[in-house]
Amino acid sequence: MDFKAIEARGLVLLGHGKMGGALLSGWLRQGLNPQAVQVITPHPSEALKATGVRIGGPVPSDAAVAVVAVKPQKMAGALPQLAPLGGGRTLFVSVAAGIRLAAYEAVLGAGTPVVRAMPNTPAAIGQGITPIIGNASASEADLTLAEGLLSAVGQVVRLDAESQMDAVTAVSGSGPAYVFHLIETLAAAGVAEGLSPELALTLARATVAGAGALAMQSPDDPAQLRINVTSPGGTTAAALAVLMEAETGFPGLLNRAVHAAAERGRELGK
Ligand SMILES: NC(=O)C1=CN([C@@H]2O[C@H](COP(=O)(O)OP(=O)(O)OC[C@H]3O[C@@H](n4cnc5c(N)ncnc54)[C@H](O)[C@@H]3O)[C@@H](O)[C@H]2O)C=CC1
Ligand SMILES: O=C(O)[C@@H]1CCC=N1
Repeated sequence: MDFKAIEARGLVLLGHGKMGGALLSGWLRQGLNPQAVQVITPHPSEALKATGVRIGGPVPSDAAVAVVAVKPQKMAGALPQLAPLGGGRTLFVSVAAGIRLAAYEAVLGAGTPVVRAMPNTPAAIGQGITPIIGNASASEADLTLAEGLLSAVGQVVRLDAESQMDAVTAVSGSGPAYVFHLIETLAAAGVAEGLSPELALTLARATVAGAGALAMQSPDDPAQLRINVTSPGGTTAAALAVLMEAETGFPGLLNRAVHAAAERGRELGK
């Protein structure tokens, strides 16, 4: 992305935790000038200080963008710090799960352009995916700016309606954790079959990474890629008989997990 428009007026980042940190790493890696970034976070880490961004201090009154990356439960205490930027000049981009556009408007003023975005932690290496949705005050130019900022750290998808946000949060926002747990449990299963923990983890990590890359690059859909691995009467078929069982296998398990995540998003928004 060309960060010039943002660098001219500045970017404020509220909350430098796992997600704010992943986004900031991605932007700095893509060439955003650290001096154009002001981070507001209670306990700045040494790693943050080493980036050369501005930490704390008065909020620049004319920032181009304010990125909100605090926990939903901390929002009521944290967001009012940015209220002076509300009203129209500054585009707000919030990554918080659950919190509705109307809640930002209530604190920042109805005319404030707000974009809800749901990135995921692969943003830290430029491989995130971020669905976005704007409020009525967010212009096409605002959406393009948010899209540019987030596409610096991966793909961006525009949603049709805010009501899709809890489901996308449950699929791609939380999704990396499901995949990391798959790596952990695949490795543990390898250990149970007699492999050393190191070898099992090496195999599990490379298998998930390789399969993910193939799923992105191949013209075949995931179902065909699965079939390509599965010799009739072979080892994969034996495993898939367990994994594809409707209730106890992946289908039932992931349905229940994704539903639980989406429901939690709905609760956080209340
Ligand atoms: N971790 C993830 O994979 C993703 C997280 N999110 C969203 O990102 C947001 C942050 O989540 P995480 O980074 O995981 O949490 P975190 O706890 O790692 O980071 C939150 C940060 O906010 C700071 N903070 C707390 N009170 C503050 C205040 N009053 N003013 C300024 N900063 C304050 C904390 O010190 C911390 O650095 C949440 O709303 C979450 O829903 C969205 C997508 C993915
Ligand atoms: O766990 C959470 O609530 C956040 C939102 C998506 C990923 N992490």
